[in-house]
Amino acid sequence: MKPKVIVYKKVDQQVLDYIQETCDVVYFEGLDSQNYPEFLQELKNAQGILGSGLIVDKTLLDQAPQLKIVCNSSVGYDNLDVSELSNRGIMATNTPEVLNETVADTIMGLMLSTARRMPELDQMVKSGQWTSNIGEKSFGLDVHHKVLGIIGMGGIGSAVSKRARFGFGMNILYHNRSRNEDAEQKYGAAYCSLEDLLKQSDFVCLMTPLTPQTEKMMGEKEFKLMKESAIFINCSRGKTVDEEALIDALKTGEIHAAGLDVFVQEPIQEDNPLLSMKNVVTLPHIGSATYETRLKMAMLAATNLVAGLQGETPPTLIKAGVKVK
Ligand SMILES: NC(=O)C1=CN([C@@H]2O[C@H](COP(=O)(O)OP(=O)(O)OC[C@H]3O[C@@H](n4cnc5c(N)ncnc54)[C@H](O)[C@@H]3O)[C@@H](O)[C@H]2O)C=CC1
Ligand SMILES: O=C(O)C(=O)CO
Repeated sequence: MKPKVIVYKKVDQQVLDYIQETCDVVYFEGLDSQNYPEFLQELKNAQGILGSGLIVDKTLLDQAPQLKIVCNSSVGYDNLDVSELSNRGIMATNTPEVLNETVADTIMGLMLSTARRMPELDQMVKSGQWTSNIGEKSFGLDVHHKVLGIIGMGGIGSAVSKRARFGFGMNILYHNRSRNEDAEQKYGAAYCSLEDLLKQSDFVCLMTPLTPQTEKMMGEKEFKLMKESAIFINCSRGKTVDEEALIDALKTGEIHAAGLDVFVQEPIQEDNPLLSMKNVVTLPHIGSATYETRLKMAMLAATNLVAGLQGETPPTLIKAGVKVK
């Protein structure tokens, strides 16, 4: 008998076909309050689940006695209680590397659109406010040849460095848990303390995973250290930032602008002050959201699922505890 698995996220038909060769698939195109009871019912005898964002903790696992593998279709796995999974002998996998270049494109887009005020100027043109003497009203800040500080120089940070260094002639500073010699050699990235990075950078890009150590790692003190002309970019997780402190820093002019793909609450609440700030560019958590990359991520997640259930080591198995780089 084929093992039963649940796919709880919309995936391409070819991904479903591949899983169905060896598994019985229960398919939810997404989970919401309506179908969640049905999902829990199916979970009782499921051996694998594939999707992204679902909180997989003790409470959920208590309702999944047959579970052998949990496959995230995302590189971030802060939704998984990895030690609880490991205590129960359940494998967990994520999708590193395949999205690096796409997320790096998004980050460059956020840097450019924030520094050059593209969404705001787009609105100005479309609402008929393009006058012949528009002048300084349309000015922004240069991106090229500025200093870019990357906090979290992993796969995505390195792909951003490549673009920034060779495409834009930027100088790269970085702060990481440990030295990344590859990024130093290839992109001339210079390792420094968080404090020095914040003081010296024109763009600060946060790209760490969300862990107990990185939660609110950008707070009041950190924003105060940044230049008044600096732009803050966050494409990691909303909770790596103290959002109240970010709002204050933007309001008081402690920092110049922010480009954000992620928020403490997603979807963002309508009354969040960030939504009414002209110097903030917001995106709906679409860092990796291209057809090509989302397909690669789902296919890698499916490969992990099938391998794990066939007794092989999944290609991108998360080691118990936090991955050390
Ligand atoms: N907005 C979006 O759509 C996306 C968001 N992400 C987020 O970006 C994160 C990073 O992704 P990757 O670059 O692929 O991961 P990665 O694991 O390759 O790189 C993360 C880097 O952060 C460093 N780091 C961890 N804790 C740190 C700390 N306390 N201080 C300084 N550095 C620390 C690690 O040493 C590592 O070099 C993911 O975990 C995910 O949360 C990833 C993809 C898309
Ligand atoms: O991969 C991740 O961690 C995301 O946030 C979505 O690509």
